[in-house]
Amino acid sequence: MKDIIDASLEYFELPEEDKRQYEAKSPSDPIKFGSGNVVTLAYQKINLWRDFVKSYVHPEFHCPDKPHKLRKNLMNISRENYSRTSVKTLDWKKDCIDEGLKLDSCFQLYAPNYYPPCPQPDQAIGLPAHTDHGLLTFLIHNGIAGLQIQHKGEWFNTNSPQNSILVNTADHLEIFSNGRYKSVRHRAVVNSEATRISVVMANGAAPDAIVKPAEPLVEQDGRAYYRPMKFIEYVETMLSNRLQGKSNLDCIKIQDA
Ligand SMILES: O=C(O)CCC(=O)C(=O)O
Ligand SMILES: [Fe+2]
Repeated sequence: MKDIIDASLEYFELPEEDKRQYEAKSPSDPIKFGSGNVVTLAYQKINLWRDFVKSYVHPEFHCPDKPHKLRKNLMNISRENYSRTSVKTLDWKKDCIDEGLKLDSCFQLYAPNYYPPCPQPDQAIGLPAHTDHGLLTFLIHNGIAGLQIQHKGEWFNTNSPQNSILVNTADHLEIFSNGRYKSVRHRAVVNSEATRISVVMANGAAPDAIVKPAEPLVEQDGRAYYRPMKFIEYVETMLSNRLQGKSNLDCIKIQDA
């Protein structure tokens, strides 16, 4: 874990031009770098205090060229088929999972975040409230707090230890489970003292899988609560900011009649 945090930190400390070569031109670019900006959410201007890079690592492997050690570290992680292991523990029929989500070619995204000290932390945010795409998100960090999770409308600080993996349920698990597992709403706050690094690994279905509520659960519930959508289209809609802060999950949720 320490190796991947160190390699991610080295990436963010590269000269600007090395990072900016990955500035996204299109939502389907497999590597995308971005830097903090001002966004307008619900008519409110918010300063984002974060650099990030997102790199698709499975089923196709992509990785920034520098730092050199990043490639080896990332290959080690992406070889593990985390989605398969994690979703199988959820006690659903194997066939239903394999057919529906095609986990042998599951999508994995390496997405580290870099939050330098912020002179006015109460005037900025690292990452505004959102839910993640994918089934389960794994998150590790460098020991500096910042991740908050929303529960019943209130925000709570997380205090996952430095050498642990924090697992969040994400949108496609909510969809596939027909609403049994709710996607966790979370955000990252910043501080004025220390640089925070978080490394996120998003684990999803195969890019071309059409994710929808699992058939046995729809039968049990009498109806599907979510519309079907191709996995990669969902991801790219989110990454393109086309939704302007609105949740993609809300868009495909079928409202009660
Ligand atoms: O930095 C964090 O703790 C949260 C990062 C996050 O939620 C994300 O990258 O989706
Ligand atoms: Fe997130």
